[in-house]
Amino acid sequence: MLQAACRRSCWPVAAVHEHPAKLTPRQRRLQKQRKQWKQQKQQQRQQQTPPPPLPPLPPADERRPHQGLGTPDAAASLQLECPHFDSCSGCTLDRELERPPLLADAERFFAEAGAVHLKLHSGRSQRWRMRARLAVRQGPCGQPAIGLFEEGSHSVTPIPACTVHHPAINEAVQLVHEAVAACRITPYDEASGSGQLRYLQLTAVVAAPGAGQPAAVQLVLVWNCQPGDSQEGRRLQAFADHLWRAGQLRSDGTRLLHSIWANFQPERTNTILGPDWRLLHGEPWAWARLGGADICFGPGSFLQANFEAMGGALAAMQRHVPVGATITDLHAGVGTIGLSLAATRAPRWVEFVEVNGQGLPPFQQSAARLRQRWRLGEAHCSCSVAGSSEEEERPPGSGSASEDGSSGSEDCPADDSRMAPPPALEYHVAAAGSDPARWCQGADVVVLDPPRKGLEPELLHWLCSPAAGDAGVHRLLYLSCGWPALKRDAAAVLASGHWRLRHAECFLFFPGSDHIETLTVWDAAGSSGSSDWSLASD
Ligand SMILES: C[S@@+](CC[C@H](N)C(=O)[O-])C[C@H]1O[C@@H](n2cnc3c(N)ncnc32)[C@H](O)[C@@H]1O
Repeated sequence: MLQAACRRSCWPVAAVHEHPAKLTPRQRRLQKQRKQWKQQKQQQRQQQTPPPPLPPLPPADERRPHQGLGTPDAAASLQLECPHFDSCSGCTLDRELERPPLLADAERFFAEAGAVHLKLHSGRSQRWRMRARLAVRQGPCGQPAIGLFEEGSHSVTPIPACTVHHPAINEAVQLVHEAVAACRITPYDEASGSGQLRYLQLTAVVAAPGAGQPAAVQLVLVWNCQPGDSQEGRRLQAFADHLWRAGQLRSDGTRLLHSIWANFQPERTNTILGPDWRLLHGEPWAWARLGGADICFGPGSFLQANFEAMGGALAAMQRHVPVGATITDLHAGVGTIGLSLAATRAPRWVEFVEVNGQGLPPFQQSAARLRQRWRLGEAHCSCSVAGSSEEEERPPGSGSASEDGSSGSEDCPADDSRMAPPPALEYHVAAAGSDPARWCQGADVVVLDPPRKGLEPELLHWLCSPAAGDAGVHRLLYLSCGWPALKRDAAAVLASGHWRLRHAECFLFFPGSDHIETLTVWDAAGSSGSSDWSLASD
């Protein structure tokens, strides 16, 4: 199930290529394009006259004061400045990151569809990746190599100074690298199926809800054995014990590791994660503050890698949901979008639908936390600014995005809503297309956030029929991570005549890649467009 979920997930958590040996024709075409692209960039660079040497600079996004997500100004071009760009298969763009080539097609599409000028919001170009998956293999000199596969091979390019990783991730990679040598752990070898450590998944997390900046890493060791193998289990535990001790030794006294998990993957497959997990050290749950809500996640939960950009998208969605609305979140994962709307728009109820049952336990943690915050908020009757932690509430008017990218006071629900009862939250483990009429009945707003392949045919068919209007749905918020699929789905929705495109904007979720995350807002063609429904900032 989990494997299936990972394959479905919207975008590779990091560019570990799962099938380097068996590429589909499309993958081969993409690979060729990417190679040509890199060659072009290299040629352009070589043709440029080398500039006079300058003193070393701090990372690019420290020079460009970070003010949360914004539309890029024409003069400032976002750059990666990554020392691994030429050798690493991860990023395809190293400059003008705010103009991924895909954007031009999206602009054309929305101009033709009659939407307002398509804005693209970008945040920091470096240190944005909060979750990475890296392969562990034997390097050429017998040293372990931790990084990304070279294109079309199982050779790993180490990327210790990757500039898009959160620094804690690079720190943890260094720690594992040293520990692999110290504990004589053998990296996995595809040819023989032997070796122990196959991959790492590293997620930068805060120590506890509301605790501030990400500080520690939830580390997953993907191990090449059955979960019941006691001999390997002992070796794995000894390795984790070593890491846990070493991970306590940061010079500022803080702990580098939040937790260590094992994931067991004994199959000779390119699928990264196996179905079985074991907590070896630390806390079972990790938390992120996203869009005004505390979101709990486990190592197997879907999680957007760019918290800042996701915070921006959540803030945008909040602007299109009237206070007190009823909401269905149809591709809920651990509930990030619905919980963010529950925390900031005082809805009467939110229904969550998610096909992967792994989302439910962390969702229950977040829902309990939200209810607790709701009670506290009522007790203090304070203006809980969307996106701030209880410790750091910001005054009204300071509406810029916070570190997690979440919105400021402009998104605060009206004061009356604070006295409303907490929203009813219900989570269904089911496919969205299995019974859309049931999930969406009575929902004012339906949130769609499907995987890269777009909406399942049954759901798209239902949305394009009069049934969605009959169910009372006024508005669709469609957040898409797959531009080709969105283009197809949007064309079908437009052609149905049941929806009008009200708004579209894009977010740079993966600076360094030709990727855009697109939010479209659709209103039922027959809806009156009363003032409550005119919240869009378009
Ligand atoms: C792009 S992720 C979004 C998750 C969540 N909205 C978030 O922001 O974290 C897409 C989610 O849709 C789920 N999914 C895939 N197919 C689905 C389906 N047919 N019905 C419901 N959920 C589905 C995936 O398991 C995944 O959790």
